[in-house]
Amino acid sequence: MKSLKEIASAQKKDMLFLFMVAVVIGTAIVFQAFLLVKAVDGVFLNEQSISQVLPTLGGLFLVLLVRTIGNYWKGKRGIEMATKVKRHLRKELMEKYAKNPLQSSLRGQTGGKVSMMMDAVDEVDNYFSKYIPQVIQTTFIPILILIIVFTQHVNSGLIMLVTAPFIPIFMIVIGMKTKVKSEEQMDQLAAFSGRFLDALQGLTTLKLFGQAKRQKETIENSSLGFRDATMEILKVAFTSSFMLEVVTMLSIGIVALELAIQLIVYQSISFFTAFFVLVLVPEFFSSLKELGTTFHNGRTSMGAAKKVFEELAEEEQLVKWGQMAIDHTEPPEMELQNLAFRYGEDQFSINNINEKITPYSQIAIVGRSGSGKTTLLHLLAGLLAPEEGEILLNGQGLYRYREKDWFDQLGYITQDPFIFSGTIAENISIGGGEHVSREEIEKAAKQAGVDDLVCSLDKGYDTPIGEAGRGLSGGEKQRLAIARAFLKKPSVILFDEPTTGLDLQTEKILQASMKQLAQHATVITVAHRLHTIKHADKILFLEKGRLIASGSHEELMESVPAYKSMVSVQRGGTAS
Ligand SMILES: Nc1ncnc2c1ncn2[C@@H]1O[C@H](COP(=O)(O)OP(=O)(O)OP(=O)(O)O)[C@@H](O)[C@H]1O
Repeated sequence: MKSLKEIASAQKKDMLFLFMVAVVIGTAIVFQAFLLVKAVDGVFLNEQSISQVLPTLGGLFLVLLVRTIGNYWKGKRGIEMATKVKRHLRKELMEKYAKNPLQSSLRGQTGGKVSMMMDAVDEVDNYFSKYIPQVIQTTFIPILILIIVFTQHVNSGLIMLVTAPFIPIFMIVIGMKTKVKSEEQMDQLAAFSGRFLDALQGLTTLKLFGQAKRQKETIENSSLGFRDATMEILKVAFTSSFMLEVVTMLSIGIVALELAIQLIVYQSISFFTAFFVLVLVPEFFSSLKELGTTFHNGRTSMGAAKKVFEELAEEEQLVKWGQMAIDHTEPPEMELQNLAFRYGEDQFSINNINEKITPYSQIAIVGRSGSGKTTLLHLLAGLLAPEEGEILLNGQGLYRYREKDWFDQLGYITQDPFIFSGTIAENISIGGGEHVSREEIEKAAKQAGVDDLVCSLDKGYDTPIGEAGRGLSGGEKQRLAIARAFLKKPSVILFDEPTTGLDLQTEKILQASMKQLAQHATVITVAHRLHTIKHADKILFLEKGRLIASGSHEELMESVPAYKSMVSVQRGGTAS
């Protein structure tokens, strides 16, 4: 899908319906003028009584009713088309963001994306609800009126023919400007939304650093930028309306003058013809003028739609999953083959990693800060797609499996696990299937060493936590995440060990829980603690995105000086 025009042309049924409505409205306009003139002519020139013109007035009422119903259907079908397209665009954006949440979150600001989904898509509305129905109507009604006028009075037809093109010319000149300005407005809105949400999320940090006032100014400037862009569009809209009114009034005036001269001075036409033409002419110009106004709306929609299409067309390294089932619950044999990934041109990259991970082994990924440990963990989890190489599970590429099957096998305990707004029990239960009993939740909590904490709370497992409830420390959140893992019983566990200092007791609880989990799974840990590193079956030592060594602690201490010096720093300076 490349443009709104293409989407509109694809809706053939709706377009045909709108054209039929235009034919009905156009015919009604002509009959309305005819019957009105007939009634006036009858009463004022032919001295007919009211009862004589009553059938004409009845016909006039019917025609007005038909015209009103026609307009109602035109508006209704336009709104329906707009709703359909907006729903479709939002679905596509949502799918794009949701399909690869990690890739999507790496690019652009959250606020900008929300504004894209809500405001930019809303801007598309006018194109379908107003512009398209009006374009269809204008392709029929003015031509019909012009033909009728030519049959009645050629001079008036010629004046209309000469003056009418001014309106499309204005529309094109103004429309070209509007589309560019509307794109600018959308950019400004996205920037403003992004900054605003960013500032809200980081309000505490900004306050602590005394930056709240400066940030306020940034937001203010950003909102002023959006205001100015909006005012520019309104300026164009008002100028365009003004010019359209001037051209329309002048044109109607010229036709009226010409009719008056023919009627009074030359007496070359009848009152009926002059009045009939005079009633039809404003309808002709009003249809063109309406198109001019909605043309402006249409161009604004096109500007917004261009932004939406650009976002949809943005290429991302997609994680594409296959259809193969994982039918075993045992930890798989894993192998990294020439694994490579980069965040973008000239950005951090993981290069050519080759390694075998045997089932039930304890793997520690170590390296300096920024060496790519978390990135490697994301690759192993299947959250980032490798640029080259692959991860094999039992000899088959990871991405040949079904996404759900792999995630069912996987437990990922991040440093800052997400706690949903709900009770402690609800938060733990997301690790289990659809029906998790309270006993299972409590057992998992005990295994994760979080039971004591829960029991010390007044409402126990029913204590609300997350955004609307009680706060939790980093260590407590990780233990909740471990409780989720005990419920899930994954065969591969990825664990991002906390870098912050934990008290001795919490550290012991964490170690004991992980040991228990490791009995049934392969555990791959981004390790910061010497205890974890020393007890690992294999250590992967990363430096600047490269795997420079792998082996046991003793082997690396002997053969890799960089590893030895890192361990010595962790021990507090004694390299031994
Ligand atoms: N979205 C991103 N775009 C570009 N570069 C990124 C992105 N995310 C991370 N990086 C860069 O990739 C490098 C590796 O990051 P990663 O988080 O994998 O390191 P790490 O070894 O886990 O570090 P730490 O121990 O400090 O958590 C860093 O230099 C980081 O700045």
